[in-house]
Amino acid sequence: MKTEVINLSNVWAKYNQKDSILEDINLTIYERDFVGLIGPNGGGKTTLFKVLLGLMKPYQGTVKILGHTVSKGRRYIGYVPQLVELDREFPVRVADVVRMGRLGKRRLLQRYNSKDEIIVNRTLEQVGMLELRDRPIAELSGGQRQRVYIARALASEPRILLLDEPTASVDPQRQTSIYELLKELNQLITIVMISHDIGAISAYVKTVGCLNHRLFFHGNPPLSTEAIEQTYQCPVDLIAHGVPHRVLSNHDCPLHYHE
Ligand SMILES: Nc1ncnc2c1ncn2[C@@H]1O[C@H](COP(=O)(O)OP(=O)(O)OP(=O)(O)O)[C@@H](O)[C@H]1O
Repeated sequence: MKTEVINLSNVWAKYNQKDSILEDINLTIYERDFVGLIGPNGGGKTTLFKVLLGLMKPYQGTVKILGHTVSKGRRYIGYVPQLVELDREFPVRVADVVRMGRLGKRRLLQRYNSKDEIIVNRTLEQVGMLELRDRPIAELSGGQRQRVYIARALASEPRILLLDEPTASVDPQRQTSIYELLKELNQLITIVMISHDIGAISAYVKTVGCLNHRLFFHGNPPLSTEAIEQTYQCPVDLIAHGVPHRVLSNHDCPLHYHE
């Protein structure tokens, strides 16, 4: 039987006294699933990650990570946040960034040891960046930096990898290789990825979740146009990887366009 790695049951969450951002979310993710989470801007995808990472507590419902509460289970999660613009003077090398992923494994003020170095090198090799381990991070391209941040998340030896828009700042030619890397990593690890790239979602993931405050659809690709339209609540153009596709901008729907 497949192991349940994430289970959300009747989860409701909101910021302050505002409207609920997550409404009655029921979601089970199994070991070595590769889940793509899509939905319109503001639909609550990042909020769902915050709940899984213990950064936000639902006001109703339960969340289990490998059968544990979030406070115990979050140590099994590696998180790759959205890539932000980097200060070009930032004086940190690739291996230093990956080593930071070992911090959660250290006691306060404990020094890094040889095991940390082995893991840093192993994860850099996994993401194809070992040769650049001593390069300043600021000299790398968006795609290379994203690989380093994936290595940093892997350095904590997680069972689950959460990625927020992993190809948003990666040029289109390199996006495919990031998805190929994730597909390879997925042989060992469960992956949940937020993306606006419906084409890539259809091509690479095993399961899709459509989130717009509620989870409108959770199942296998290919995604039906109806499922997407119900989530985005507006008409959607075609879905095919490598082919231009878009969510049409009429009604009040935010425009997403990828080529
Ligand atoms: N710290 C916060 N305090 C108050 N409201 C917030 C906070 N963070 C997010 N929100 C609001 O919660 C809603 C959901 O945001 P969230 O970032 O989860 O959406 P998302 O689906 O990830 O969107 P996007 O695709 O734009 O990243 C938005 O309306 C946002 O303005």
